[in-house]
Amino acid sequence: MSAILSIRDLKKSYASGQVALKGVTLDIEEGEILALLGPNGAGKTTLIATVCGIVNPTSGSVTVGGHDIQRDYRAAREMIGLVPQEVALEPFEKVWNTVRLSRGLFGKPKNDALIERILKRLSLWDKRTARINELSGGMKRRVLIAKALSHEPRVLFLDEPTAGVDVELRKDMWDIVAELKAQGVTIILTTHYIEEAEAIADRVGVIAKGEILLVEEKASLMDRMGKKQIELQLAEPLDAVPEALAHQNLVVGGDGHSLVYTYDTRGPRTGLTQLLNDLAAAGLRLRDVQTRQSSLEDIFVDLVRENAQ
Ligand SMILES: Nc1ncnc2c1ncn2[C@@H]1O[C@H](COP(=O)(O)OP(=O)(O)OP(=O)(O)O)[C@@H](O)[C@H]1O
Repeated sequence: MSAILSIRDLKKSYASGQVALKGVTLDIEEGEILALLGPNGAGKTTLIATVCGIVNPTSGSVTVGGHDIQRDYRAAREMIGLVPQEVALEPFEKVWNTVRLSRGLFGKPKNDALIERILKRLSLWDKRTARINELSGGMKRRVLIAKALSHEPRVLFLDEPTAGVDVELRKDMWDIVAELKAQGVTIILTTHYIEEAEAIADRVGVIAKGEILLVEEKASLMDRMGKKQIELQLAEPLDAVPEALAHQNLVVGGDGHSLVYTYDTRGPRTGLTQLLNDLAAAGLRLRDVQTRQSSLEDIFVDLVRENAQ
């Protein structure tokens, strides 16, 4: 695979003096889904807006399919679709016209059959003659998606696409993302729903304070940073870890009703057999045992916390 989007040392300071991007370098492979995670104000929207030519970079470069977004703006922009975070639509325009015009703006030839397919796919066909201001918030978001798809982009940006949308649209959204990926479209999404990134992304990028902290295959990230915990629920509560178990990596949990053991499944040994032997020798009786694998969310929270220190 080759990079369809190359971002090199991209910096952005707003006129207010706010530094939103501090030199972002990132290559995005053709056909992948990259989830960009970051706390509020990390620079996600600025990064997307800069790549889409809405915000001018202070320095650095971006190419899309080999086209520089500043020198070769039209060719670069034609390859990109953007579903923005905020609804910005002509209130009195009809749905059909809005989506159809959007394709024309990118210099693409008329293709009403395609627009019809997109509107049907997004359950907007029955609303095609409705004016935008007659639509619900969820329907408006569907129109934003239809617009972004109208010129058949090769790279699609979704900025918080499921924030505040209902369950049905969220499901539709992820189904459409899967269909686009199958067609070879590259997708970059920002989301606060980390479970969704976990479910759908090939790679995960974490951005904080205008800097990329990491970009890694989701599976290897979870493998590398993921930990496993075993929670041992006790028949009788404890105030502290008993002396006989002090050498074990245990902490008291659940108001003294459990002991929590953290281990690495990839290490040469987990220490579980020894732990169970030591527990029995210490005379502790167990009521139940549960294991827990750390999620992408745990990893993300740890990373951002470390960076804040
Ligand atoms: N037009 C602007 N003028 C001045 N500062 C801005 C502007 N847009 C964003 N910023 C600032 O730049 C920083 C990055 O903001 P940005 O919106 O890119 O972050 P984000 O990661 O998308 O955040 P969120 O998750 O809250 O949407 C923030 O400190 C923000 O206040």
